[in-house]
Amino acid sequence: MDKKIAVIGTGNMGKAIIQGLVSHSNDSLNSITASTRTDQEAQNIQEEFGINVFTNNQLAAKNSDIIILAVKPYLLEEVITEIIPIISQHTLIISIAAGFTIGQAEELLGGNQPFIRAMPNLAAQVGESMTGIVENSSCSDTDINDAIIIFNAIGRTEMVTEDLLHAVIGVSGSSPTLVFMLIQAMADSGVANGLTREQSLKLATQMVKGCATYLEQSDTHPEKLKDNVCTPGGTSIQMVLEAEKQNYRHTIQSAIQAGIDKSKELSK
Ligand SMILES: NC(=O)C1=CN([C@@H]2O[C@H](COP(=O)(O)OP(=O)(O)OC[C@H]3O[C@@H](n4cnc5c(N)ncnc54)[C@H](OP(=O)(O)O)[C@@H]3O)[C@@H](O)[C@H]2O)C=CC1
Ligand SMILES: O=C(O)[C@@H]1CCC=N1
Repeated sequence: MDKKIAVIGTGNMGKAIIQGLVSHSNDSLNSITASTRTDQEAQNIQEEFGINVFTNNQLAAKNSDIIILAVKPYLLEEVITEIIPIISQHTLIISIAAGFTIGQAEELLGGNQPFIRAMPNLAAQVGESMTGIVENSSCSDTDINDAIIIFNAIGRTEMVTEDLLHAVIGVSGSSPTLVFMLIQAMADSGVANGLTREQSLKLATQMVKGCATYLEQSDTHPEKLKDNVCTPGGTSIQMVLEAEKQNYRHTIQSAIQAGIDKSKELSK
């Protein structure tokens, strides 16, 4: 992609996006810039990725074709207001913040500015994000395509409508929390039964990774795969019965619904 891209904010997500862009870029790294809050972090990112990093958002974003906002949601209004003087009417602005709507962005930027909301997840750190993408009506096909290329560089993408972005946050944006908690809980059980913490985490992590890969590659319904694990009269079906008794699926669904409800509340 022959575009100048600026990433504002170099924390968990900004850094992962830079990593993806740098590793997928055939162009000069001069086309990627970033900004962050402290001189020390700017120096760290500059050294790690070989790109220009500023502590001034206007300097980083100046002359950019695409600006990716990767700051915490409460800073978005401030950062957008800061960059408005240096963007053109064609600059594509992308936000990855939860709860910051296209309507809120258009109030600040005006309705004619191309604006995209994207919802990636923390697996972007290893190029395995799942990112939901929604565009405003001022985006061209090229803008949408550019966003898809950017987020494909950190994993996979799915175009959705804005009303469905709440569900995306619940199912793939915030849910890494539940998976990490699941792995931690499983590892605790292993430790309680004599495995070392290291062994137990290794077992649980590889199991989750293997199941995700198998599910994806087998093209089989997860319920069928669950049944395939269960030997009649064996250990697995006992775990299934106990999990059902403890409302295992409902617990997960309630947790995800709480995230979706919070996303809706934040978007009001
Ligand atoms: N974490 C996640 O799993 C996901 C997060 N998101 C969204 O991504 C966004 C960023 O989250 P995350 O990466 O976790 O947050 P982080 O706190 O890790 O990163 C934010 C970065 O912005 C920097 N920063 C702070 N103030 C400014 C400023 N005024 N100008 C430029 N940079 C600044 C911070 O520096 P410093 O640390 O020095 O303050 C930090 O490097 C949020 O809006 C969140 O909703 C979306 C999907 C998943
Ligand atoms: O917790 C949050 O609000 C952000 C959005 C998705 C993941 N983290």
